[in-house]
Amino acid sequence: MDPIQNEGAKEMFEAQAHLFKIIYNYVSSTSLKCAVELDIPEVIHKHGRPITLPELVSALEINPAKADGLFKLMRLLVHTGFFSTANVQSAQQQQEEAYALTLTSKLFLKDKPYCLSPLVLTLTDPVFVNPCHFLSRWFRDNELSAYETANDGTVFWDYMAKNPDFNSIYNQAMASDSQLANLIVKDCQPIFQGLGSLVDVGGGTGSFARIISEAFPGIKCTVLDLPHVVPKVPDTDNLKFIAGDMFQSIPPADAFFFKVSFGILIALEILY
Ligand SMILES: C[S@@+](CC[C@H](N)C(=O)[O-])C[C@H]1O[C@@H](n2cnc3c(N)ncnc32)[C@H](O)[C@@H]1O
Repeated sequence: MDPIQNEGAKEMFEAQAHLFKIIYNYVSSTSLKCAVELDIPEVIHKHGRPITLPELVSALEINPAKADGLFKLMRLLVHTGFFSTANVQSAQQQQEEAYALTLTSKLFLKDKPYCLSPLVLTLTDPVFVNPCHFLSRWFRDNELSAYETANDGTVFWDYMAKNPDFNSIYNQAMASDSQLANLIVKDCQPIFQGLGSLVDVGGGTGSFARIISEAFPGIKCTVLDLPHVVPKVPDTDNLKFIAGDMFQSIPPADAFFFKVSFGILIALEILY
């Protein structure tokens, strides 16, 4: 018996639309990447008020013949909630649609320490996306991650060590993600109270440990990360860096801190 013979045409088309939504999910993230590469959030911000399509075409200095493509990109980014629309009055006193920033696109303004552009550019880079195409092969082989399946057994962190440019933008991405912690660390006093020392294991360039060391000067913070990641900066009274491998040894401390974002954690477990 046909398992869907009792469904109506409406339900069938809804199911197909649902499927297309899943298939084209990558268009949302790659459109976001395009907006970040073109610097659209910053351009709208500098414009000082919602920006019309012709104003945006001119400010971005793109090929004017591609204005319709920009309209479609912006429509998608409004649909996903990255930008919003507002009405502005044109020189001819007519109402025109214009694009404005949302809280999400404000996270990409350049003068903010939490500017998330490196995060988007890193996580949408082929280095990160390519292993996703090898997942089914990874389920059948013996590699530890899909990255290794896709790259003839190369370990992700070894690739990072040999590619300083990508390593640098990846570290900036992690650091920008950590900057948002500034908003909440002071409210977490009970968690840190009484600690004399803390090691941030895999703490990257120390952005999170720096926030903790400034919020709680009584805690001696140590950042442990791989040699190609830890910055060459002098130790301060309560913040120091150690280059090493956490699987070899972790310095003693009252507390150990492991931070990865939830999405990255799932990806790290399988993909990299
Ligand atoms: C997902 S990042 C998280 C960085 C930082 N904790 C944050 O949240 O911004 C994982 C970090 O673990 C580090 N790492 C990976 N393997 C490591 C190892 N064996 N020993 C020490 N650090 C390691 C990487 O270099 C990277 O900085």
